Amino acid sequence: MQITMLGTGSAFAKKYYNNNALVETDGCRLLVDCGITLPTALHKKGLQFDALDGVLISHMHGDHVGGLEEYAFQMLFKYGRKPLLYIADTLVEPLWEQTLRGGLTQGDLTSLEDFFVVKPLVPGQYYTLAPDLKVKLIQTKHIPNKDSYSFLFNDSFFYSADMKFDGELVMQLIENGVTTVYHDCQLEQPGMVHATLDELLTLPEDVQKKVWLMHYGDAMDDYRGRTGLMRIVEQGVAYSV
Ligand SMILES: Nc1ccn([C@@H]2O[C@@H]3COP(=O)(O)O[C@H]3[C@H]2O)c(=O)n1
Ligand SMILES: [Zn+2]
Ligand SMILES: [Zn+2]
Repeated sequence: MQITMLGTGSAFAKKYYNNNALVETDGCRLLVDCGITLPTALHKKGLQFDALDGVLISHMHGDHVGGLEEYAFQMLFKYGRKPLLYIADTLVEPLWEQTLRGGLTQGDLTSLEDFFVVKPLVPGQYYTLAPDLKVKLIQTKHIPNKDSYSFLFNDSFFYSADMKFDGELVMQLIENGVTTVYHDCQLEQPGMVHATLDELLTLPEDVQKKVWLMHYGDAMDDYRGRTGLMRIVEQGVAYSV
């Protein structure tokens, strides 16, 4: 599979778009998260919303779901169809009731299902989204009392949601055959709700070789050469994983 980050920035970054990705396999183009800046980032990439097969959501923060209203409206009113929405079963109701309902409700359109073909995913179970694309949701810690889910694709590629550092999980994933880890990375301490660069630098070198950093702040250029053996995911570049 191929992955292109449409944005690699933190929630408050201004040099980079929100940390949202395009995952592509033969016959499937999946958006991973759809933040506030996604409509612009997609446009700059030369793509329109109807080029996407669907979207997979990690958690309810603006830099991950803030572009869904425009996605839904464009698909309905411009392209006349509902996109696939893959989301943890626990997040279906909160996404509508706490995030989208206010903007999307109109006339007979009163539910999430009026805009999306909703595919609730049970965390821990594998789902085949396309012939070459399997995904499992793994709940990871981010904000107290707010569910957040990272993604394991094809048993080999781990894509972190926003998450606190969990070295044990990363080590366990690598032991179980994961070859590439894309991890959110907060450059400065204290981390609070994200893994910090200093925490990620405590991973053993053989693990660091498999880790790529994303969801970073505008100061990333100052940190080049200071990320150990971990590499930086560049916005807009397609990588094979
Ligand atoms: N307890 C919290 C909660 C939120 N935040 C900041 O708000 C941002 C929301 O998007 P994010 O990408 O999860 O990053 C969060 C923190 O920067 C934070 O710093 N501390
Ligand atoms: Zn975020
Ligand atoms: Zn978040």
